Amino acid sequence: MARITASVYTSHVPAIGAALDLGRDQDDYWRPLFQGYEPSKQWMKDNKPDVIFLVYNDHATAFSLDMIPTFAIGTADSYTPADEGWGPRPVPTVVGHPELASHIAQSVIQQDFDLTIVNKMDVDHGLTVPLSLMCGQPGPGQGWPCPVIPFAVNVVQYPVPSGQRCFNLGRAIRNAVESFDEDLNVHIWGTGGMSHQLQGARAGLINKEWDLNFLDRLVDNPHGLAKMPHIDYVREAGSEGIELVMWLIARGAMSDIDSPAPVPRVAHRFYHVPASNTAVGHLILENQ
Ligand SMILES: O=C(O)c1ccc(O)c(O)c1
Repeated sequence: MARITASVYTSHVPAIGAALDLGRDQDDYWRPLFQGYEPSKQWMKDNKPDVIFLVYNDHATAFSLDMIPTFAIGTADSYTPADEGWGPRPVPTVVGHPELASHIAQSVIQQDFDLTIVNKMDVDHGLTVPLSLMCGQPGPGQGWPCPVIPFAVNVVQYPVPSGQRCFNLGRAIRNAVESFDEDLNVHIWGTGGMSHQLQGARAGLINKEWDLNFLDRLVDNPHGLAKMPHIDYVREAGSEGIELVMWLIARGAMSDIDSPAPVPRVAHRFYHVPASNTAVGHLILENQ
């Protein structure tokens, strides 16, 4: 049986990818941020998954206002890093896991969540920056450490899904993974956030107190956190703070949610302001 053993939560700012790709990660501005991910890169080596189920949002790259699915699962063999205006990031093609992805699609749709099936798409910084932060930059000829199943959530065009729906979807994903008939160690990642607003009168908004409280509640009281209405995210964490509902998908997939299992172990926690216009938050939770 496949099993979700851990979840990872991290922001996905595009400038982080640019800093790595341009060799600027040891600049005074960036060093403290990348230092916060050193334990994470070691943790990835010590806890190498067979597959990463990576929840992220597309930024008008694969989708656009012409057509934007609420939840979309990648069932392809591979995904090319997207050109977001400055050429594609010089990072490896992302290898998929079509068998597990198709199984999850079947199971989750039968659990009454409507997913869009994506057999071809490019992946933008929402997916590749978390991989870079957690895995470092693969050398020439190297790939990412394992296959990745991209799972795109619409947090760009209103209406967006509620935190509760994302949390419940995480449960359905866990059921799906656990009914896959192969012994696979799966990690689920929730990405995006934390507080940031990129446009309008409140551009540049950061809310450290709210972010730290979100991290606490994500670990200790995810059921309560899932009830928070979307307007609270936008009001408190800025228009792009709504990306944090994606973290609830990963948290909903952890084993303590429906059982008396202990609260997951916090393997690493980190918070840093600023990275470009964004507050960077990061957690690694292990099922016990
Ligand atoms: O802080 C920023 O610059 C920034 C830009 C684009 C994004 O998608 C984002 O999440 C952050």
